[in-house]
Amino acid sequence: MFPSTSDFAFSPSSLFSAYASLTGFVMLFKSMLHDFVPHRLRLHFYGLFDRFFTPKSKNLTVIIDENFGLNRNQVFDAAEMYLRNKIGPETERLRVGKTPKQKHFTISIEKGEEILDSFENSEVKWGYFQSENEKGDQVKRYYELTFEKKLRDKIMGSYLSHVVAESEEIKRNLRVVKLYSRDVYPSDDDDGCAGGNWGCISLEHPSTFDTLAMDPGAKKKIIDDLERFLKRREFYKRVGKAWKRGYLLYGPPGTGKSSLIAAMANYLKFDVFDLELSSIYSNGDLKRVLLSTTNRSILVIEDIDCNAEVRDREAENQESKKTDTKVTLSGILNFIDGLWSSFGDERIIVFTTNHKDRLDPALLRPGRMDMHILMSYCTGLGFRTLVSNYLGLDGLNHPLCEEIERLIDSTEVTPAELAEELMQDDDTDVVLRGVVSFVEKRKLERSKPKEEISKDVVIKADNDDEKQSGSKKKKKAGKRNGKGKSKTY
Ligand SMILES: Nc1ncnc2c1ncn2[C@@H]1O[C@H](COP(=O)(O)OP(=O)(O)OP(=O)(O)O)[C@@H](O)[C@H]1O
Ligand SMILES: [Mg+2]
Repeated sequence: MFPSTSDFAFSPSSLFSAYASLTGFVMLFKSMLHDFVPHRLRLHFYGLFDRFFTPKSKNLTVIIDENFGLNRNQVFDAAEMYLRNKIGPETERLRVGKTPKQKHFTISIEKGEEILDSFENSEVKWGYFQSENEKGDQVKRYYELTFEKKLRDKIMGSYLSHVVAESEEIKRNLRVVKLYSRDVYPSDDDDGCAGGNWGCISLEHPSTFDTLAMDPGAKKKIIDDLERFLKRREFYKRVGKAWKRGYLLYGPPGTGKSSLIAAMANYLKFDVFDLELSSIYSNGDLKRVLLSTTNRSILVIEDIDCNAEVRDREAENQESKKTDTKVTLSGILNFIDGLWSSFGDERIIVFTTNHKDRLDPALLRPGRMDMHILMSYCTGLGFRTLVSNYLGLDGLNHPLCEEIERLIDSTEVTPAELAEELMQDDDTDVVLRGVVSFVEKRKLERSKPKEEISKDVVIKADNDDEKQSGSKKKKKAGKRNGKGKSKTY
């Protein structure tokens, strides 16, 4: 006969005594285990115990420690950077910090906080933890990444790669671009400077492609070229070429050559190495200096025509017979063709000149500089960009702008000259009337009509006809424009 239900009625006292005896049994069992079973076997036993008595979870949790062996764990650093942009409204405690040299605040989640993220329709949960020793000192920092077990391949493969790639992109965008110069004395507290014999400062040039006054088509060509260059790691590897690109910027003073270099650096987040050839004493020195530049950088040699040895190889031959202590054109060319083509990644080299026609043809030969870019007098469209930069005005909305654009299109004025005019007064009408009289005066001075080619265009190195007429134009422009040299990063 089965016992009746009343036989199973538990009184509180019987429940309590049952609990007490079970606890007693567990304690006795544990202490027996401790006393009689060897350590290793004990751990195995605990593991089995956990396996049987812990409910099965459909989730998997991955621990991402701050350190990986003796090194830092790249996945931890990537997660820290990536999660900054994922902090949602549900987060209750954050950490914020900033060093004196940092431009932006660094925000991260406090321990115990969680962040939810989704990737290709799959949900994951991140948690940040710190373990502490008995004294309360922090001994380990780690993230826990939790997701459904069935997503294991996807999360451990493509999601983590996505986290690392995104974090690289965020890092690039936050990065302060550096200007390296041999004139800056290298110092120990240079934050993020590569060292070597270059000193560096932050490049805080505000020039961007948006603020650059030039023909929109030419601007787009340059941006597209840079984009293509960035994406072609595999291409360069496949064809066995060094991942580098050379640009020659030429045009009269004040037309934006240095501004374009700053815009390129800000766009790519590449550091700029500004090489003053006059500070180099020999080709050996040149090699040493150039070898200490870093990847993802733009090497700039401004006013290359101003260096007598560079522009005249005849003279160079004579000179080299006399002395071996000069940097020569062949030194530079050897570097571009030899050393330059065999080391480093993601490198850009830029030469600037006011007088392209004075350069040795060897420097202009196709294959040396990938793109020749003429920066010339301002166009009506370029003026629109300046008006928007300096007056915060859509050029089309002001009655005087149309007239100015027409005037500019038939006159030789540089963006630098117009920029100066646009800063003359706070009153927009006064400023624009000033621009009209400035441009009209210039037009009278230079009554000779200019050739079509003088507008901003991008000329490929292998287009000889265009190169020729551009050079002639520059020669004339150089003679007419007496503006002195100045570094304007
Ligand atoms: N195309 C442009 N777009 C916007 N601003 C310009 C442009 N060109 C010149 N400027 C203005 O004029 C200043 C001088 O220009 P920049 O130094 O870039 O000319 P440059 O061509 O390098 O001259 P140089 O041949 O003398 O080195 C810039 O700081 C900027 O304010
Ligand atoms: Mg310049």
